[in-house]
Amino acid sequence: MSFPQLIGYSVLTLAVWKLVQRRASRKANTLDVAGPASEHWLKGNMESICVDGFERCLKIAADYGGAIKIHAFFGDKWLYVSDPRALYHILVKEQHNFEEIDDFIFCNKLVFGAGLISTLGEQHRRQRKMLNPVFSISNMRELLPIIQHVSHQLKSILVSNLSTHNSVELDVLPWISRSSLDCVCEGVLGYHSAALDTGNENEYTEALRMLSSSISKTIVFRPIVPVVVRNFSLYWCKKIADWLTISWLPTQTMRNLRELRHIVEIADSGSRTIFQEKKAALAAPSPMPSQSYDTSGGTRGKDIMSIMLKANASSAEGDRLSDAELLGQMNVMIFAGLETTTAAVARVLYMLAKHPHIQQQLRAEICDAMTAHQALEVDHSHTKDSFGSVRLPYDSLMNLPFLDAVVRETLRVYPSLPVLARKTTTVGSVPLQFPVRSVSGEEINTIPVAKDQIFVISVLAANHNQAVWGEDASEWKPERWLNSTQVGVKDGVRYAGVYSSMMTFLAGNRSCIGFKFAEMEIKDALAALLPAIHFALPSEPDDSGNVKEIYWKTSVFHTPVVKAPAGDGETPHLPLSMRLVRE
Ligand code: HEM
Repeated sequence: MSFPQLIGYSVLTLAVWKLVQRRASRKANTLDVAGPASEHWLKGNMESICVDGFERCLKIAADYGGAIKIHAFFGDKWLYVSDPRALYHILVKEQHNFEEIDDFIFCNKLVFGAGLISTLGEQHRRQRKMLNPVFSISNMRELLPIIQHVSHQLKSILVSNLSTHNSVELDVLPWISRSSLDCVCEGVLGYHSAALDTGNENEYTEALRMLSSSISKTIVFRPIVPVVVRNFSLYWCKKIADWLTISWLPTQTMRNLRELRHIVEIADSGSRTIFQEKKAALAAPSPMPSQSYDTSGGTRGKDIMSIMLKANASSAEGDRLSDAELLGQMNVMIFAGLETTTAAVARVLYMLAKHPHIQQQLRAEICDAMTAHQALEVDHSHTKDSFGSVRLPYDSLMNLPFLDAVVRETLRVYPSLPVLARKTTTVGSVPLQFPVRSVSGEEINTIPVAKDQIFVISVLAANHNQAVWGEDASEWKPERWLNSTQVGVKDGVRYAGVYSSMMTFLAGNRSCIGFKFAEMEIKDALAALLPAIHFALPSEPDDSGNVKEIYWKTSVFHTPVVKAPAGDGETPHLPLSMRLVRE
């Protein structure tokens, strides 16, 4: 073993030791709440909850209520929460006493720099103050043409494979993922990623596409990262990662870490180039000929980064973000907006394929709106895109009642991020809307919590809570949003979510800043695809006589896979049977 590797592994050993010490001290904390028995001496209940745990997450909430003690790694006890008052307390009212956990913040800091998901306290508050207005509705209105261009390119790619009479089975997932990448790159960075133009890949776009899966593959290192980052500068952290992953140890885990390190370098260097070009473009009013990211069509400077740079330049000195912070936002936005939106668009298409009558009703609403919009416009060159399809203006698109209902219901029943984590920064207590049982079986309304207590915020259980959403909470019923203005409110009780009263985009100052962007992107994809394409679940047997059955695996995200024997049950795929819509 070389000297640098010896240092690398010594640091790793020290980090693991410190971690075990911290876990042991937390173990002493009592948490007097009922919950399921531990299922494994090391992993507790974590495997059944985190690995493909959709049903399990809902079952424990149904069995124990809105606050449950679960067994985590190394005997740690976590509080699994979905109670509305508890979530309001943690995420809104007392949010300063409940932070993101160290693993999350420190790993994000290493990967993305000082963006929103890597900062806490005053620094985070200052960043949100600057960024909140950037995601305003008026800015979304300006951004829509960029998104529409991408959606219609997606449509034309799918359409080019189809005919009116025969259905064709196609895996739509890679196309949805590429289209989401183009939406965030063009809409957020103003960078022409052209991910939908296969064969036109570049290193930067590929790195952005791989980032999320590469992070998931290195999850085993997450708990160690805070200990290392706290004790070493960024320079030394990088050096330690290099030493640990020198190729003499050819395990897959080390290869994964090396791959992530490489991807982060490429993403960082690409973002720096775009950032410098943007700053230069802002300083020089006329278009820069060397700019590679402008698809123009009047959309130059309307992307989120350009708006952010302008807002930053004109804000008071004390509020201004540093270049490092601005740069940090770029990778954060791509990461936060890519897999989440891909999962949502994929799920909504799957649900529509499964429910043909709802698909037809939605298609009719979109087509009627397009016809009505076209009838109003004298000059059709403004209403049609380059593929000859009608473009709905922002307000029409966002106010289609059934489209809105389908999108809301999908995001409620299948939130892209089913669980999140927080920890206490001080000793305190968490009040409950609906009482639960203590370990001894007593009814309790408040749970005392120690400092550093970890919480699992169950977005999934909150969105399926029958006490708030009704007995049919777990059913996908878009019409529930049409029949009442009080959806998600029962006896005055509701969740504090920023989007309707669901928790999909969370609540409070750390809620999703991009939710209007995501909503617009999902709706626009449907408005582009449905008038042209009919979607159905696969029905044709393959060469071995097996029909593909899609199953959604839940981990950090929901991912569609094809069940055995037609598929391997692991690789992400969403095969749908498609044909052109008959006039
Ligand atoms: C369906 C799509 C999306 C879902 C379900 C979603 C959900 C969420 C959730 C639950 C959080 C809170 C995470 C936490 O506190 O740990 C979050 C944060 C965030 N999201 Fe989204 N998101 C989506 C799309 C987007 C898009 C398109 C963007 C950017 C264009 C974006 C940018 C962000 C950012 C920057 C944060 C961090 C906010 C902060 O810490 O202040 N998201 N998102």
